[in-house]
Order: sequence, then C-alpha cells, then structure tokens
Amino acid sequence: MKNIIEEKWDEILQYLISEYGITDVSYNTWLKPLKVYDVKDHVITILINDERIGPPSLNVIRNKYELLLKVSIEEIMNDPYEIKFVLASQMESIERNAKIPSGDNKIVPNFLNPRYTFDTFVVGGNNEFARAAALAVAENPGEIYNPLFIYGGVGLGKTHLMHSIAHFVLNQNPDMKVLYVTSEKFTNELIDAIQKKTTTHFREKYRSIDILLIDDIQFIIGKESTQEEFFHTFNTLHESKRQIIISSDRPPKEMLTLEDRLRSRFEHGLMADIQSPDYETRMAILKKKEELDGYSIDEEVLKYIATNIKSNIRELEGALTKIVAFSRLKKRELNLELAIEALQDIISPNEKKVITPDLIVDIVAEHFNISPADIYSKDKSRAISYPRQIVMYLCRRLTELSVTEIGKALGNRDHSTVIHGCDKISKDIQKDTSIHNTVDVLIKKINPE
Ligand SMILES: Nc1ncnc2c1ncn2[C@@H]1O[C@H](COP(=O)(O)OP(=O)(O)OP(=O)(O)O)[C@@H](O)[C@H]1O
Repeated sequence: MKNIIEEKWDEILQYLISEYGITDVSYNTWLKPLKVYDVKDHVITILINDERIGPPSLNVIRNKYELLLKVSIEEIMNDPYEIKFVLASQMESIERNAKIPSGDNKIVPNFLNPRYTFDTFVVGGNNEFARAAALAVAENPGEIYNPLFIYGGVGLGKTHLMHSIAHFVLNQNPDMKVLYVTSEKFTNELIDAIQKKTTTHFREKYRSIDILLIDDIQFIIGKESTQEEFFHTFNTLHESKRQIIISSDRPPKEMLTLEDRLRSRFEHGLMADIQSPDYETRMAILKKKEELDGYSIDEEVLKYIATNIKSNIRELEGALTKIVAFSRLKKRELNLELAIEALQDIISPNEKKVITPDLIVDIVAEHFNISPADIYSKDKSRAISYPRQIVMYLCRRLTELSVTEIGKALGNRDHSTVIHGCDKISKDIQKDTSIHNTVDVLIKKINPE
C-alpha cells in the first residue's frame, strides 16, 4: 500500500519542476531516481538510487534539491516534513543491522530521526516537566515511571521526546530492544496478522521487547480488538518491568470511549503534559533550528515568526524553512519584507477567521475521535451526544447564531434541545475541571488567537 507521500510524489515533483524551473536533464538525473522509502512522524526517508548515479549524488541532492523538496512537499501536503536521504547501496546493510527481525517499524538508530535528541530539545516552562520525566525514564527504564504518558496538542514535541528517550537508551545500551511504533501502525500490523493468521508471531514480537514507545495512542480508542491486544501487550511488558512510553493528544480521562481498564493502567504511571510554548521558548526553538541548519537570520525576522505562529512548533519550523527557500530561490535578501511576503498564506494578521458551526463540528469530532456525521446524526449514545452538546455550547459562545439557527445547522434540531445542551455543558464546566479544560482546549483549537 502506498503511503501518503508516495501517493502525491508525482504531484510534488511536478510542482517542484514548474515552480523552480528544473530542466529535463536535471530532473532525469537527480530527481527521477529518488524513491520514497518510508514516512514516519513527519520524516520522509528517501532512497537515492546511487547505483545509477553514484555516491556523490547524495551531496548534490542535499545541496541543490533538499530545500526545494521540503518546500514543495509542504506546499502540496499543507504540512511540513523533514527529509532523510539514504543511499540504496547502504540500505541492505541498514536492514541487516535491524534489531528486531520482523515488521518494518523496528527502531534502529538509522531509523530514528537523528535530530530528535535531548540535546536539540529546547526546554521551556511548557515542556520542562515532560522533558524531565522523559530523561528520568531514559536513565532508569522500567524502574520509576511506568508507563510514562506524554500528552499535548499537535506538533508540540511528543514524538521528539519519545525519539530522544530511544536515542538515549540505545546510546547507553545498544543491546536493548527498543520499539517505536505509532498506534496506527500497531493496528495495521494487528489486522494484517489476524488476516494472515500470524498473531502468535505478532505477540512474540511485541511482548519480547525492553522498551515500547507507542505514539498517538488516541487512534486506538473505539477500536475494540486493538485495545484488547494492546491491553495484553501492556500487561505482559509491565509485569516484567519493561518500560512503556505512550503519547496522546489528550489525557486518558478525556478519551471518552477508551476502555476503563486501559484508562486506569495509563493513569497508574506518570502523566506529563506539553503545552504551547511561550514567546521566549518559540524564539529559542527558532534559534536552535537556525543553528542546526546553519542559517543566519535577522533577529527581527525570527521575532516576526515567533510572534505570529503560536500554537504549533512544526509550523514554526516550517515557516523558517520556507523563508530561507524563498530567499534563495528568488535570490533576494532575507529580511522582514521578504518574510512577510513568503509567509502571507500562513500569517495573515488582519484576516479574522470565520467561525462556523461546521468548523466547530470538525474540530470537536476530531478531538473526540468520532466523525462529523455522528454529530449531525440522531445517535443518542453518550459517546456522541456529549460531544454534540459541547458543539452546541461552543456555537452559542463563539458565533453570533441564535439557538434556532444552531439547531438547524446541527441536523435540524429543535431550539429547546440546543438550550438544554448549552445549559448542561455550562453546568458541567462549573463543577468538573476536566470538562472545563476540554472546552478551553477546544476553544484554542477553534480560535487559536
Ligand atoms: N522543545 C522543542 N525543541 C526543539 N524542537 C521542538 C521542540 N518541540 C517540538 N519541536 C520540533 O517540532 C516539530 C514537531 O514535533 P513532534 O513531531 O515531536 O510533535 P508531536 O507533538 O509528536 O506532533 P503530533 O501531535 O503531530 O504527533 C519537530 O520537528 C520537533 O523537532
């Protein structure tokens, strides 16, 4: 099955060719032989067929095309990615050195993002507790905080911290069996094992490792057999004092359809959250990236980015990459004027976002891991009706619409149903801090300013 980048690869290359005027000769020599090997946590591993163009190709591709590829990928995918190049001639030995003999999500130093280490992780008030907890776990795996549950919004450094733990552990003890996997990958492997009747093998693989890092666990909620399998994997590892590190975009108590027994397992360990970085931390992250990438950028430009991109570090970094590319390609000085021009589609300070019921439905549905159609439906189960009442409350609070209009927009509901929903959530916010926090998080997602 093709991954999302492979699916769009032709489009990405076409964009690059037309936008940056690449000639046919350059395309056929350097770009055509590139193959997307793997995509994980916003890192694309690209295979260079050096048997055809020779090992020096790595330098040429890095110097001439890496940045263009990054910018083109971001344009097409609407999301920034890091790129890692691997020579096909080295691939065989990388595969041979893999620590875990099956599956393609094994973690070996070669497959960890080399940049995601404790050294490159900028510490600020928003993440210092999570970082300290991650370091403590890396120093004493299985001994103190088990599981470690790291949670926080999109692009705030959860994966970076998880990879940092894995790097640290493997540096200390290269024989440790460390496995990093997204919960989506875990689910797909399980489905595959069930179909091929290889579940014994699947279990052996997952239950024989020393450190399991499982990213974005929120995607297993609602998937019963995956939860069941994960529950047993968790118990086996936990009982034999092997370390489990989990990440999620929200704390366990906010995963409404997560099985209670899993929730209580998760809450049993240490929970550490990562918040959005403050201005100083955003500046420090930009400076770190500037240093790592060898850029030299005016303070004024960095301040412009840090002031305007607040809630997602991936976007913050993407903005920096974009202005550097823009200045190189247009052969213009990298100053504030250029930054404003290059980032106008990301930062538009004067444009006010229009908040509609549909936008609120999309964000609330995503948060609760249900579909927008569920919100508009007649389903009365709590897993659906509660998020729906939150939508009603948020529509009332964040839009100018009347209760009748809100009812109409949410699947032709009566205005009295909307009034009841709004009242219920208002009361819950008063008496339950976790609902209060959920609503706060949702408001920030809907209206980040
Ligand atoms: N404190 C930090 N210092 C330096 N870089 C950071 C920091 N936090 C995040 N980043 C960078 O921001 C980008 C996004 O981080 P990461 O992928 O770890 O986020 P995430 O929370 O796992 O996101 P998602 O919710 O999408 O899985 C990465 O390039 C990462 O290196």
